[in-house]
Amino acid sequence: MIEAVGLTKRYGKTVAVDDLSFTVAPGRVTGFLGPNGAGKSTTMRMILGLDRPSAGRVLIDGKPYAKLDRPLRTVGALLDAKWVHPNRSARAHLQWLAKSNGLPDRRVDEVLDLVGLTKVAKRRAGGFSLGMSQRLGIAAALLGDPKVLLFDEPVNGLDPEGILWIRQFMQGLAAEGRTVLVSSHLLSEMALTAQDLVVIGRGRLISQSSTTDFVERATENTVRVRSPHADKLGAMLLDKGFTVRDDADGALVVSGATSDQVGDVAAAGGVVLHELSPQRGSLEQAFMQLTGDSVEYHTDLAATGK
Ligand SMILES: Nc1ncnc2c1ncn2[C@@H]1O[C@H](COP(=O)(O)OP(=O)(O)OP(=O)(O)O)[C@@H](O)[C@H]1O
Repeated sequence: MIEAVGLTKRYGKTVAVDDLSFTVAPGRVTGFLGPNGAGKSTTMRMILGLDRPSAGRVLIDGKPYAKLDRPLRTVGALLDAKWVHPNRSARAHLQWLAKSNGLPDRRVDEVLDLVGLTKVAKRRAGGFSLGMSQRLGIAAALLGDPKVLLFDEPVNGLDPEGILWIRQFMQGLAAEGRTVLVSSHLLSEMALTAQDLVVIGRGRLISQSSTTDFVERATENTVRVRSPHADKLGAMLLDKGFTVRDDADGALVVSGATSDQVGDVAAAGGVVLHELSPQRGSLEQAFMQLTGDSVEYHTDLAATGK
């Protein structure tokens, strides 16, 4: 469990994190989202005791990082995967970390196996691909078998296979009852990975909720329906009090109705349907809707004519 209460960080006049309170529950993957400069990295650094809050506090399993008896056994983090000595082998890197943190050597082989790097353990880490470096970073985070894990942009730059592996790996860690907090800019990926979301903008909390609630709150569910008798169907739906608009390809988009209701109206009027599909809002749409005012630098697409 991670608990932030009134967490604040100022750098001179810049308020990077502003009176932020949230909790991250065990047994779930929690996405940490916000526009550029929102304060995600600063918050993660404060959770890990790398930055000192100007006010407020953040606790891991009830204690600030500095008060943890055995930090690496309580919390593991992947912040910068390229943070390895390039000439050290993957195993030597992990052995060095294990030794300097009083962890048993056998744990090195266990974590290498967990992340699928056993076969390349003797190769120098400097020659690793980004995907392999991420796996090595995750192995390092897991060395102390911690209950709390933090991942800062773990899938940046990875190919689809690497992204899928990390997604399933994080979900597996959560299923074991661990607390998993992950920041990412890839919203479609977060929609698939995270059950809960903490969303911040300009250092302040915008929302803390389940991913489903976040999307439902900020977007509209509609039903897309296609029929060779679209005009007749449209009139019937309007008659029932639903809102109907035309889609570019001649389909109708119905608001305020479930797909069952649209299907029932069509059946009652004897109208043939070629498509009936509920349309859910995306995490991207919800994110844009709810963080719009807290983006530091807006691109005015209308002004550039794009
Ligand atoms: N060491 C520092 N000194 C001064 N200002 C800083 C420092 N670190 C961060 N900031 C500022 O604090 C704000 C939050 O930065 P932070 O890196 O935490 O945001 P972020 O959400 O991680 O952004 P991104 O998604 O771009 O990585 C920004 O305005 C940034 O310029």
